[in-house]
Amino acid sequence: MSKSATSRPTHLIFLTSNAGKLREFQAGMSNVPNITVTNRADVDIDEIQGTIEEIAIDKCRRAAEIIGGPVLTEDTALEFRALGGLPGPYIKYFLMAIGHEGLNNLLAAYEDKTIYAVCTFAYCAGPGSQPILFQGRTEGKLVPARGPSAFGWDPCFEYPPAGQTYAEMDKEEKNKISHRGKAQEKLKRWLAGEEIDAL
Ligand SMILES: O=c1nc[nH]c2c1ncn2[C@H]1C[C@H](O)[C@@H](COP(=O)(O)OP(=O)(O)OP(=O)(O)O)O1
Ligand SMILES: [Mg+2]
Repeated sequence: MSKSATSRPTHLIFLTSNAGKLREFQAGMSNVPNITVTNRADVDIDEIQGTIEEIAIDKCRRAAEIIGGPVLTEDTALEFRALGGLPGPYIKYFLMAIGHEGLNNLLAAYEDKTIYAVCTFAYCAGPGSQPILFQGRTEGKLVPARGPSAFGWDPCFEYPPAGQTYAEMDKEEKNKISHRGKAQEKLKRWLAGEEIDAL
């Protein structure tokens, strides 16, 4: 189904338990007229294994069934190029298990510290509807933690053009170039009525 076939919502229920995601999303939506956002953090949805897109679609479809209406979800992956893209969508569990230092140790044997942050928003119009995806991707370098530990792996993600980690960057600057900022721009264009065919 083409993305334009779904009518545009004016209210978004963003289902996420992650305060950092919600904060950045709300900041990015603050200048958008006619769209209101509320959060639901009380619904826990198990995430399947698979590709980033399969996980995002499955989670959003089940979220719409549980909520019984339109819903927005988001999945964030962190791909290590030297590891063929892993941990990818499983980064949450790696981060919880081994922390910032452990993530760096994973790449100790490799010269290549290139990583990609990938954000995938999924919007589902209601139970039985096919979710549509909006994705953003930013290349970085995995580094020993620098800056405040306020949000996930931000201290270990260096954005080379700035020479700073996400954690060291001004929040607005991060949003301008981040995986989430880029995905959110696509979502915003779609909400404004544009046709967005590419993921
Ligand atoms: O911009 C970011 N900067 C640093 N860390 C980040 C960022 N965005 C997500 N993260 C972390 C949170 C979690 O450890 C993992 C994604 O896991 P992910 O399943 O997508 O998020 P979650 O379970 O915390 O929230 P949700 O309820 O929306 O599924 O990467
Ligand atoms: Mg999750």
